[in-house]
Amino acid sequence: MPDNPDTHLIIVDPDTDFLAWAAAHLKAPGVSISTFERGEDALASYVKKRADLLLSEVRLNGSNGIELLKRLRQTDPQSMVILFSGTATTSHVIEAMRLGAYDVLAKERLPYELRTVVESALSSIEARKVTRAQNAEVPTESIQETIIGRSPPMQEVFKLIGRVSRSDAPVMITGESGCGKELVAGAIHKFSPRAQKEFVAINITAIPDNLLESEIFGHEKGSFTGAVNQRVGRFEQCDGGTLFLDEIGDMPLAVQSKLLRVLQEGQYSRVGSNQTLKTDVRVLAATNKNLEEEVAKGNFREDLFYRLNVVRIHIPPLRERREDVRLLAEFFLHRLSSRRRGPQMRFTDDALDMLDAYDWPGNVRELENTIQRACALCNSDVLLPSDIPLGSKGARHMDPSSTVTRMRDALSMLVSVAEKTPDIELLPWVERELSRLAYRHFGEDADRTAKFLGVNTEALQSHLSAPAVKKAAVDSQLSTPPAAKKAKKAS
Ligand SMILES: Nc1ncnc2c1ncn2[C@@H]1O[C@H](COP(=O)(O)OP(=O)(O)OP(=O)(O)O)[C@@H](O)[C@H]1O
Repeated sequence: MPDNPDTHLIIVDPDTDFLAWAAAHLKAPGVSISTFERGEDALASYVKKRADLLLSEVRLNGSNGIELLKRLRQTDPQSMVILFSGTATTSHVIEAMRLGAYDVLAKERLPYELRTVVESALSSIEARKVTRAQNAEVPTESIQETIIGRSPPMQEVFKLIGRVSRSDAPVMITGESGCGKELVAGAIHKFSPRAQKEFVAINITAIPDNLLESEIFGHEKGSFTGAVNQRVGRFEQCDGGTLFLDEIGDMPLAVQSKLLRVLQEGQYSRVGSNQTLKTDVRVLAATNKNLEEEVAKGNFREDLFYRLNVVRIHIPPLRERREDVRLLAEFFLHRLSSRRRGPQMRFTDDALDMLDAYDWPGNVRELENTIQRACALCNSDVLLPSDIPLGSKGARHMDPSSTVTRMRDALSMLVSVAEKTPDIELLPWVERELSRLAYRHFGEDADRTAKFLGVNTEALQSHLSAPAVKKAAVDSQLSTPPAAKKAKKAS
C-alpha cells in the first residue's frame, strides 16, 4: 500500500462477513477503510470523504455496482472503482470496463488478487487521466449474454473488449480457428458508440481474390467483365459502423495497399472510378496466422500490420481454458433445448467429465457442433457419454478421471496467481508444498519420500524447510474470504 497517510477506501457489499474479511485483508498503515452494506450509503460517503477508491460487489440490495460506478464517474470521471462478484456475467464485466472501472474481479479470486489490484489502483491514481468517448449509451439489458467464459484468460478478454470499445482504434484479434474471434469483434461493436450503425463481417478467404477489392470498396458499372451494375462496397455499406476483416493474413497485397490508404486517410475509390470517397469506419481484423512471420516473408505489408495491430486481443484455444468447457457446453445445451419443445435437456456427470477431458482442436465451434449433433440424435432428455460424438483428433489426451486435466488447470491458476504475487518464489514454494504432502503421505519416512520424489534426502530436507516466500505474505494472501467459503459450501 502507498505511504500516503490520507488514503481512504470504501467497500460495499450486502454480506457483513465479507466486509469484515475484506477490511482486515486490506488493512495497512495510513489506510482508512469504511464499509457499507448499501450502495447509496457508500456513494454518499465516497463523495463526502473524497475517498480514493470504491470497491463494490456487482449485486447489491436495491441497486448494483455498475450503477454506482456509472453515477460516480458521471460526477467525477477520475474516480477509481473496482468491482467484484461471485456471479458477474460477461456483459457486466465488459460494461464495467467500458464505463471505466479499474478492474473487475471474480470473488473467489479475491484472496489472491485483491491486495495487488488495490495497490496498483492506488499507485496509479495520480497518473491516470481517463478520457472517455461516451456518445452512445449501451443499455445493459439489450446485450444478450452470448460470450461465455469464466476462465481468467477470458475475463481478461472481456476487460479488453470493454476498454477498446470506448475508442476507435483498430483491433487485431488473434487465436485459432473457432475460438470466438468474430464473436469478440461483434462485442466490441455492440459496446461501442457505433452500436446503432452496421457491423459487417467479411471472411477474406471466402471471396475469390479478383472479387475481393470490389467486395470491400465497391465498383463502377463496366469496370470489369461481369460488373453490369454499380456496386456499393462494404466500406460504404457500414459507414459510421464497424468492418470486421476475418482472415486478414490472406488478403492479397494489392488490396492491402488500398486498405492502408483508408486507414491512413479515411479515403478510397471504387474499382473503376477516380472519384475519392470518404468513410468513417472502424476496422477490426482477425487472423489465425502469425502475421509477424507473414510480414517477414513479404506476404503482408509491414505498415499495414502496424496500423491494424494498435491493440491486440488474443483468445486462447479452448484446451488452455478448460474451466470454460462445462460452462459453454451447458450454455449450448440450454440454448438448443429452449429452442425445441419438451423438457430441458441435461448432461450426466460422466458426459461432462468426458467433454472436460477432450482437447477440442476445433475449439468452441467444435464444442457447439458436437452438442448440436448430440441433441439432434439423442432420444431422451439426458445426454450420456455414448450420445456425444467426439472426434479422434482431440481424444489423445483423454483421461477418464480428468485428474491430469485438473492438475494442469490448478498449475495454470497457480502461475497466474504467482505472476500477480511478487512475494511468492513459485518453484521453491511448489517444491516445499509437494515435499510436505508426500512426506506426510509416506508417514514421515524421509527415505521413501525422497525415492518417490526422485531426489536425495538432503534435497528433500532442504525443500521441506525452504522459506519459499520472500515476505510473510502468502498465508494471508491465500486465506479464503467468507463469501468464497460460503459459495464453496453451497456448491
Ligand atoms: N466464448 C464463447 N461463448 C459462446 N459462443 C462462442 C464463444 N466462442 C465462440 N463461440 C461460438 O463458436 C462459433 C465459432 O466462433 P467464431 O466464428 O467467433 O470463431 P472464429 O475464431 O472467428 O473462427 P474462424 O477463425 O474460423 O473464423 C460461433 O458459433 C460462436 O458463436
